[in-house]
Amino acid sequence: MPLKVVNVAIVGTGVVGSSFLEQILNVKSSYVKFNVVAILKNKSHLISKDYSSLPITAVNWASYIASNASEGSLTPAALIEFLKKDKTPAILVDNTSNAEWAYAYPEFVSNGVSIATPNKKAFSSDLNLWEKLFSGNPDHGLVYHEATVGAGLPVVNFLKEIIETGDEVEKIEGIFSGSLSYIFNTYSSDDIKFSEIVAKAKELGYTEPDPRDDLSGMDVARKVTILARIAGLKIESTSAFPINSFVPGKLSEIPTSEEFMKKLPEHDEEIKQLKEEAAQSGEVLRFVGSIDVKQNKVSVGIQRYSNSHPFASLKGSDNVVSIKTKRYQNPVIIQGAGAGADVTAAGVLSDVVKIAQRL
Ligand SMILES: NC(=O)C1=CN([C@@H]2O[C@H](COP(=O)(O)OP(=O)(O)OC[C@H]3O[C@@H](n4cnc5c(N)ncnc54)[C@H](OP(=O)(O)O)[C@@H]3O)[C@@H](O)[C@H]2O)C=CC1
Ligand SMILES: N[C@@H](CC=O)C(=O)O
Ligand code: NA
Repeated sequence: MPLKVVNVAIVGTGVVGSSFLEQILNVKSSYVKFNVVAILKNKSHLISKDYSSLPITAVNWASYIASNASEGSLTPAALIEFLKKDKTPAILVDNTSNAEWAYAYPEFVSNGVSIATPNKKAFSSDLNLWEKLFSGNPDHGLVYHEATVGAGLPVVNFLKEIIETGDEVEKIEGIFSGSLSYIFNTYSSDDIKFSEIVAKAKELGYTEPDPRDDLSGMDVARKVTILARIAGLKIESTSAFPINSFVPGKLSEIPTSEEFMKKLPEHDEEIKQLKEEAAQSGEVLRFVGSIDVKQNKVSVGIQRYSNSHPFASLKGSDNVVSIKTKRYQNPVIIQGAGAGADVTAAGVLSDVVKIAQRL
């Protein structure tokens, strides 16, 4: 049987994008050949004029881009035009956290381009956008976003599959932030300053490009919105429910994430107090999200758990997700690394493979 050929356009070569490139360039499949035909960064891009795969390997791609990329990025519309000119089916892999790309997904999809992405913005903003992306139009491209919740852990596709087979979600709760998990796990057990752990989480690639997206609870709110929508709740946006922020008041207005990181040490003492108050009662701090489908209730925030609670004993950047459904009255528990380059990129690549199987 001849190999199926699929064109892949990749936007973003940061923490997740770099690992994704290494992984896709190492795929050796007996039924599909991925042609990486475009790589876009913020201020530069590289495209294959004849739609053959760019001459890059898992080892040399970064230096090849540095020496051969053209200045300026492409707009979403220009990328759609480029992909449409070839009759080979195409997948957009958006490895950014950019809203402009996220809002352009309906254009890609209606032009037959499929999407695999860890970017949560399209799935957690306007409900209209969500409905457009999952309209079920057979002429549209497919949309997969496993890595938007729990990084590579099988949460999103698992939920969609059990619902498709007739199950009904009753309750989902858990720890959905890899960076906050890492920060609070380390903070509870080690004698280290809060600002130092946040810097370490950023260095390890666990945080969002601006760590305030994590500390403010917004990243968890986005994930909870996505899960609630999959479970059938019509959540209009992340402003539909209260979010308990962990960003010290004054620091939320600071324009850049670099300045925020410089100022954070000034607040180490006030955060230490919270930790000590919890420790005096034999408890630890954890940032949790919860969706009660029957009660139509969603919440996100810091809670205190006793040292014996399963949420208290998580390690590293682990997420834990508990899913109670009509069929699984004893909840399904999914646990493991919920952030980091390799696990997230693997989640995106597994979506690319799933799309290729269906094209
Ligand atoms: N890190 C993790 O553990 C996880 C991340 N995610 C999601 O993955 C996505 C990427 O995160 P991460 O890799 O950490 O982010 P980074 O900031 O490391 O990388 C972002 C990349 O996107 C590029 N980029 C940004 N804006 C544009 C634009 N307008 N046009 C073209 N390229 C652009 C940047 O280009 P340039 O290099 O030129 O600056 C950079 O290469 C985010 O949506 C995040 O929420 C999801 C799960 C886990
Ligand atoms: N910043 C996020 C990365 C994955 O979505 C997190 O901390 O979980
Ligand atoms: Na996932």
